[in-house]
Amino acid sequence: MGEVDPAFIQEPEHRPRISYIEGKGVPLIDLAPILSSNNVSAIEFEGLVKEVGNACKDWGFFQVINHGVPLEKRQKIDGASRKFFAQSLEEKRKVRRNEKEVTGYYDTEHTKNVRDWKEVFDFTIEEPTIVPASHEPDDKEVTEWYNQWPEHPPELRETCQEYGQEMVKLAYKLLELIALSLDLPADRFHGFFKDQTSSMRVNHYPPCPTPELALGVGRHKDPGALTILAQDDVGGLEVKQKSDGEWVRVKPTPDAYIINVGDIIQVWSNDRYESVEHRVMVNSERERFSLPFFFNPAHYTMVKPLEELTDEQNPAKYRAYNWGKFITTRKRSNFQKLNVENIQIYHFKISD
Ligand SMILES: O=C(O)CCC(=O)C(=O)O
Ligand SMILES: [Fe+2]
Repeated sequence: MGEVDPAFIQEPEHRPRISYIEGKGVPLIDLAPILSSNNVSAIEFEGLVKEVGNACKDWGFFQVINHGVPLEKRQKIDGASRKFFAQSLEEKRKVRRNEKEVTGYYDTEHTKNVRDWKEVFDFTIEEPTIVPASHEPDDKEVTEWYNQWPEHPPELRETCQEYGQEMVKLAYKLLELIALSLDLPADRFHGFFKDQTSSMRVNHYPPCPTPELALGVGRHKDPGALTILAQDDVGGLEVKQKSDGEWVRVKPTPDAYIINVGDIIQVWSNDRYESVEHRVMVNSERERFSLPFFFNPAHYTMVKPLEELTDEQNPAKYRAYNWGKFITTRKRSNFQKLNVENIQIYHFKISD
């Protein structure tokens, strides 16, 4: 094995520490009170809403158990994606993502201009997904994104689609709890997701000969509303702890999901809940798989602080921005190793 391609090497200040802190802190929340078959007391339910609110405020991240997603569906997508990634590069590249086809297989993603030590398979929940045809602000034309499904393994398509529907169901439940925790009606956010642009990714992080120099995914915040992540038992996800800025590892918990607030909830809540930076460490021995679901609104959504959460004492901290233009701008920069940062919500911040 020769030297690692310099494209993967992080600047010294962003390299991971091989001895890591395992965060006990990321809250673990039991969603049993909202499983439909349960007869839940008002006090129990309010306790859950408070727990979710505190986790969003203090961490931006939490894990959930008793979430209602059948384990069998998770095992199926896990099995099918392992088979997909085990194929030759040539086979995988038959469904390769490019400037036109934004879904499918991809192994050269850069986060903050450094290459990630991973390969991914992306698909959208809605087929087709409607988005702006270009990032140009005045161009009103829209286009359709279709998924690229591989021939092998043939079951990948159905297992992905079924699993995606489970994620959507869980995402609505979580969004209701988040709305209630902000003293809003439970369905306050639902309308934004009518023509959702949600997507899923299967991440495969192969063993890396130099885990001290590279990252599986460089530090970033998720741009959408909410992320629901399944990770396997290898571990590697690190969250930047709000209290002191330390990177802490999210301990793998069997059959749990990791939830994090994305940039859109940060803006909707006018910074009451913040989207938190995270990254993924790799290791030299074991490959790792993870499955993030990104819950994203319709492309025509103008994202701005909710009126109910702003007033004279607490004025809106962001100007409205168009979600579709935001993501098409992001997709575009993914294909160029630019030496500038890509579009971020703070670009819409109102200075006071
Ligand atoms: O693999 C992980 O644990 C997290 C991946 C992630 O943050 C992402 O794909 O946005
Ligand atoms: Fe992420």
